[in-house]
Amino acid sequence: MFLDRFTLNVLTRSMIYAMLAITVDLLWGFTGVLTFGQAAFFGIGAYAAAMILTHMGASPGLIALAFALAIIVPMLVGLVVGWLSFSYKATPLYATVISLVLPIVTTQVVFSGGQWTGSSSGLVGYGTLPFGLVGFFRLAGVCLLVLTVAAWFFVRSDAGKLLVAIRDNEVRCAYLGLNPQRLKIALTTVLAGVAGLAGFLFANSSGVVAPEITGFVFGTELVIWTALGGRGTIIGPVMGTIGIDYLSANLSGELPFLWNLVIGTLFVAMIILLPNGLAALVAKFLPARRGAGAMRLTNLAAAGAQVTAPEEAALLSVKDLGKTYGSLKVLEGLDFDIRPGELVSLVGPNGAGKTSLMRCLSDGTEISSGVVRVAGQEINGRTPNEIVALGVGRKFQVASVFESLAVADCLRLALAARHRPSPVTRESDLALPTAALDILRLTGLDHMLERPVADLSHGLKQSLELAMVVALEPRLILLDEPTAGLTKTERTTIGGILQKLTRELGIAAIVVEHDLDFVRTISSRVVVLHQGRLVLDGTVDAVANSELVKTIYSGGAHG
Ligand SMILES: Nc1ncnc2c1ncn2[C@@H]1O[C@H](COP(=O)(O)OP(=O)(O)OP(=O)(O)O)[C@@H](O)[C@H]1O
Repeated sequence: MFLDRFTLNVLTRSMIYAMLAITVDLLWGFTGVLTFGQAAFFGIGAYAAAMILTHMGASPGLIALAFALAIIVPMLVGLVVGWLSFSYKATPLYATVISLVLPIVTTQVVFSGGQWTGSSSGLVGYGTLPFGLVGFFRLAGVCLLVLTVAAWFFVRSDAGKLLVAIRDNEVRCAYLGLNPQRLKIALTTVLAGVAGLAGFLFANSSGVVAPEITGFVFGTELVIWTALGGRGTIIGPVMGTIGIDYLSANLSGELPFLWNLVIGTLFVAMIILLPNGLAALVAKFLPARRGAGAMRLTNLAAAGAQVTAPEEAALLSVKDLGKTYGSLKVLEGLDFDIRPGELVSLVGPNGAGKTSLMRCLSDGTEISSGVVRVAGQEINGRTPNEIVALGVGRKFQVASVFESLAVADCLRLALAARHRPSPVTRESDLALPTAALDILRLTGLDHMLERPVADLSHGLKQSLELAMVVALEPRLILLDEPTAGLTKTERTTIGGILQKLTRELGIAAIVVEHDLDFVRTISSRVVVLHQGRLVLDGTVDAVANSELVKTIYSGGAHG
């Protein structure tokens, strides 16, 4: 009613761009994957639609085809890009570089497309949806609103927490039995489709597509708008994009030479004054959010898969295991078995190969030679999430948790591989196996379920990680120096928990430990590693009285 034609036009475009910025934020702000590639998916969607409408016509059937292709083609490209970017052990830099290359390649393809793509002039004058200026303004507004609300619900849901978990600690996700690579590929594919939908709206509302909308400069602008609005919030990128695009459209006409300087100064000022973006400013004026309803802990019925191996059968069997880093042999000819209920301490001087052994037992791709079996199944070549599914839980030396999440969210993620979390709601009941509940009660974490993990003490983070690993209901737990940096009381608590897990629940445990008093109190067996070889395997007393072990620890045994 009160906007002029120019403003309607600009705001329609800004709202479509804001949809795109939400996709950038879900990837970068929430999942930690910095991407410049969303412009390419947007451009591909817009060109797919414009090419159909230009070369085939704009009958209702063809408009429907243009709509379908504008979503499907970017999704297919997104699937390939996701697969290339997130293969196992690819670094985050890899994904970012691919996201840089994608818009550059897409623009080149458009340039060399001749009359099909309109080359450098783009496509114009094709038939579009018959909505008119106001109609497209409303359509863009509704689409943006629907996407904003959907994204808002999703990031607050139990499934949405997975994105932040991947950003915080992808390795821990894999060791909770999740497949972060597959999740990121799925996210890239879906968000490429959303970007394509925005491209379809753009191609129809503007009536023109040009190579710039597929390009790297536009991809970078989207990242900047998201950062200035406030990444990791849904409303931030919407405000940043609409605000800056609208201002640019107005001021670039009136101040053609000064405008870039103005926007540059604004960026610098914002980064200094509001490093968390515009959304942080808005949050200051909003009433504080009411605390979420109390989280209720309940008991999860045992999965039943646990401790099925008979006492005498080996749960873990290691045969002639070897590990090399290049030409450096760090493990050689290791042979040992572990049965259910055994608590084996792994000791040895620094550099003996203890952590390398734990790595080989929990990530089959680390094994250089030999065979490792868990409950009779060979794990060579299997990734951590596949080995978790066989019943192996790993606790790291430095507490590996999700710092940006609440305690309850971390624990729920430990169940996510078996109980699909809701993509819409955050449940108020948290059902955990009894053993995990016991750890929470013993350490007082059961009263801190809504507390951010970043606020926990070092000892509580260690206990939380242990509770997460135990919530996986493993048959074998690998623990790397679980008492490092803990107080005496905390050590006693952890020791008691480990004894209970092994003696009462029949879980097997391998504990890397330097504290020999602790080893003496908890272990049923001790394995000594020295220079990558197993030099002794026996009871605590046999090892404690061994002359060889005394010599190794005094630095006297070489070769
Ligand atoms: N990624 C790697 N690349 C090359 N060499 C490595 C790598 N990781 C470990 N090593 C080497 O392998 C050997 C065994 O290391 P590892 O960390 O397994 O020993 P450790 O017994 O756990 O020692 P610590 O008690 O100090 O943690 C060391 O010589 C180490 O330098």
